[in-house]
Amino acid sequence: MKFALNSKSTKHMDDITVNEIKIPALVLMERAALQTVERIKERIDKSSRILAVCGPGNNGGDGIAAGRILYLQGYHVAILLLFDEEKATEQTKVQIEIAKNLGITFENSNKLHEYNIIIDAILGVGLSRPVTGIYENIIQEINQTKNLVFSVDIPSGISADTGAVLNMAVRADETITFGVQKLGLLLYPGAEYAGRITVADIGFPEAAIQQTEPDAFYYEAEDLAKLPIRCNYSHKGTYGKVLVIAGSKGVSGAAFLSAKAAYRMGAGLVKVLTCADNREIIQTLLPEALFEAYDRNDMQKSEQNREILKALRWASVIVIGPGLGQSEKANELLSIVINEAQVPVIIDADGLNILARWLDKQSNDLEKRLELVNDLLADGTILTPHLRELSRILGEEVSFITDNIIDTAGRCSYNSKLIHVIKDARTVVAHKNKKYINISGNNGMATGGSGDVLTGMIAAMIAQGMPSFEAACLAVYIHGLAGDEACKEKGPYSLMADDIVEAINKVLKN
Ligand SMILES: NC(=O)C1=CN([C@@H]2O[C@H](COP(=O)(O)OP(=O)(O)OC[C@H]3O[C@@H](n4cnc5c(N)ncnc54)[C@H](O)[C@@H]3O)[C@@H](O)[C@H]2O)[C@@H](O)CC1
Ligand SMILES: Nc1ncnc2c1ncn2[C@@H]1O[C@H](COP(=O)(O)OP(=O)(O)O)[C@@H](O)[C@H]1O
Ligand SMILES: [K+]
Repeated sequence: MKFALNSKSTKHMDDITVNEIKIPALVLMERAALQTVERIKERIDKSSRILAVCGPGNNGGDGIAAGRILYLQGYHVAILLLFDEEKATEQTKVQIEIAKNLGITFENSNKLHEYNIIIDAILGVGLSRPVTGIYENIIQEINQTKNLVFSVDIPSGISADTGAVLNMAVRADETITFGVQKLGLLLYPGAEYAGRITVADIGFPEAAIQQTEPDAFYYEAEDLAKLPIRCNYSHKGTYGKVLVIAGSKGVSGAAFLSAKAAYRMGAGLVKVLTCADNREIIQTLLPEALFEAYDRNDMQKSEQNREILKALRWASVIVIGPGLGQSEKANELLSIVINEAQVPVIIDADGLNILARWLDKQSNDLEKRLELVNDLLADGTILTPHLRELSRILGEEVSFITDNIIDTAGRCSYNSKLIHVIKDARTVVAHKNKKYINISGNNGMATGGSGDVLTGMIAAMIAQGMPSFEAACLAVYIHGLAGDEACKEKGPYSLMADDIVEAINKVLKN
């Protein structure tokens, strides 16, 4: 597990390091520059012509120092300052003076075409407003050249808080970020602008890191060790019972994908509760699943409801929504689950759309709607909306969420007992003040049914005994890894949801 910070927290960590622990800012700057140089040297040679393009803040100071180190090692380096020297920070002024004393060339106009390597040290985490004027122009020019671009700390113009482009941003080949990962490098579009990212250790002391509350965390391969253990002395009951309430007339795929994914993820038993018409297809495609119909015409309504209740009591975790439709029956099923379930519930797809319609009848106000959902659902209920579904729940435009997905996740979860899995190219899972950002997966997964697969996978993790929030984070991570495995084989164009299910084993067996 690794942590990520926004700009405010990064400054807080810097402050403790410099002002309380008293490590001089110039020492940190030197180490940041050395790390930047290490990365750059992996991709250049002595014939390279390097231009460090620098802003007035400490980001610019890092760039000047990196340029100076390369110059002293015999590389061809020049520095372009985009500001009036008086306006530089104290540390950056020192860097300018050193570079001048050494006789390094300072360019006084843009001659980007005379260079093939750019060090982008224009703006770092101190970016506070949209990029305009000469900054905008030079960034545009950098992006138009074919030069290899190394961004210092973060591509200039990317918000460290949201990953948004603040009007104009550098498209880097590599980004060397210091100490701790930044939210803006994990979230799109920042993640794409950054190119390959290295988190470089520049000696922030553990004490400073400990005193800084992380804004989010993310998983890497080592976190697969969090998978629930399977012991030899066990049976199918040991690994839990997943009830998938999904599908409707003419819609069976979602139920199939969800149920199969739950089995591939290790659930002991999976039961599909769907419309009677789906019996043959589900039993043919997935004979391992138990089957139950929610609309049998050989039963009175009360008898049918008793059967549904029996299924709820049988389950150790319940999925409701994929392909369920928004019929009267679907509404009724969701009410029964909300009122009667005594185990964790995952609400997805049409389950969420139905919830949104209930909310529409009660309030247009975002906070009120969040309060209503929170009151309606049991502690620890998991909601797995994609952006459109979340926009319906919140009663806001999709752009309201995409402008600041972390902030929205925070608003949804801060005062809530629910777990929100906000699905996107970088899915965010939020519970209370904890936020997970997922970095696995690829654009081949933007295909019908991949969300249904995820729902089944989360259910299987809960069925095997994981707490709901941890189960959701780990399932989201593995879902992306399985998508990456599937993509290796099928490629991003041809990848289909079932390929993700079929690749789960490649992630889990190692
Ligand atoms: N303080 C520390 O301990 C360390 C800081 N480091 C570097 O310092 C950076 C942060 O430095 P600063 O806080 O000085 O901030 P930056 O260097 O990121 O930029 C801040 C400057 O840019 C201006 N600015 C902000 N948005 C602008 C816009 N849209 N257009 C034009 N000007 C704009 C601000 O007014 C300010 O003058 C980090 O990203 C990192 O590169 C590193 O040296 C490592 C240690
Ligand atoms: N570009 C992408 N990169 C990574 N993951 C993606 C991308 N596009 C979609 N996904 C993942 O695929 C799933 C899509 O879910 P959803 O939209 O609910 O699909 P469906 O409703 O068709 O099942 C989510 O888990 C999402 O995170
Ligand atoms: K930068």
